[in-house]
Amino acid sequence: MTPVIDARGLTKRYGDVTAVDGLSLRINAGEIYALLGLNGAGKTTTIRMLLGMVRPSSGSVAVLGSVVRPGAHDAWSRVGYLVETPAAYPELTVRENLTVAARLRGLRGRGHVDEVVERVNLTTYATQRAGTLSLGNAQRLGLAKALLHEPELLILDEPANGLDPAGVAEIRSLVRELSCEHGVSVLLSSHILTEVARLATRIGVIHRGRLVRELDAGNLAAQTRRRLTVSARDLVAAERALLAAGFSPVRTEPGTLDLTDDRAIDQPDGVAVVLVGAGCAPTRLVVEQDDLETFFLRVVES
Ligand SMILES: Nc1ncnc2c1ncn2[C@@H]1O[C@H](COP(=O)(O)OP(=O)(O)OP(=O)(O)O)[C@@H](O)[C@H]1O
Repeated sequence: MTPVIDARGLTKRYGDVTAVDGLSLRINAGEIYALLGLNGAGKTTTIRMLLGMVRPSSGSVAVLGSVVRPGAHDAWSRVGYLVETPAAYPELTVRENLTVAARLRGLRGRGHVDEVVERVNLTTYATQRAGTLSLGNAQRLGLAKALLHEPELLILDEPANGLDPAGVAEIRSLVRELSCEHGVSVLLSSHILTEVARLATRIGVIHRGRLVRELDAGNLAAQTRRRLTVSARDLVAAERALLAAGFSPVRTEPGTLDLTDDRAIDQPDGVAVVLVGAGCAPTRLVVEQDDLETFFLRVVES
């Protein structure tokens, strides 16, 4: 199957700064792929290279089977994109902006514009001038433009930028609907990690311009760390008892021991028995799992 995005060895240098460094990315049809990275990690530069807006220093990109070259438009009628704060004609209303965008794309029919306006929840603002929109609604207008021509592939740079929590949830359900019901493939960048965890089917962690880790969202649980967290009044005695029983406790927060041994995680009752037997019954004993944020920070700091 031809990937919807096939980037190989993408590198972008600005003078001494290497914004993206040998990044290869293969995204298949039907995926919702999330690029996660700290500020300055290289997400926007990567997305701009995928869209042919920035010329790579080296490497190549194919989108929907067509090689991306600045100025070449082979695949763009099948791609919708939203890159950072979207541009709009400030003096025109939301609906007028979309009507102009639809005409520029050779699309006809006001009904379709109204349908997209409704889909991104902008109906109340349809007659408001774009220049007076809040950041969140400007983002919705950008997304509406990206959806006008019913693209097969959506590339969204920080789509939840500026949106309130309800807006973030709306974007999530919209992206999920486009993916599940319309078969649209999606590449998005985000640093709203909980959203990514709920939405993406695959996650790529980008750090200092490199793709440092990829993981399937479905396997997130298996790929993040689990630990048994133990608190006890006499932590020194608890630590001694656990070491004697062959566990490897590590002190973390004050008054807490972490055990990452499978034996401890799978059978916390065994740990409780050891501690009770040593006369230092646990005051707290809980299996905890890294959330994506913890996972992400661990990956980029290692
Ligand atoms: N036009 C440019 N000229 C010089 N340096 C640039 C340019 N564009 C990006 N950079 C640098 O490249 C690096 C990656 O930037 P990029 O905007 O791609 O990161 P990002 O992950 O999208 O960050 P953010 O989340 O803050 O948007 C940064 O160090 C940035 O300062």
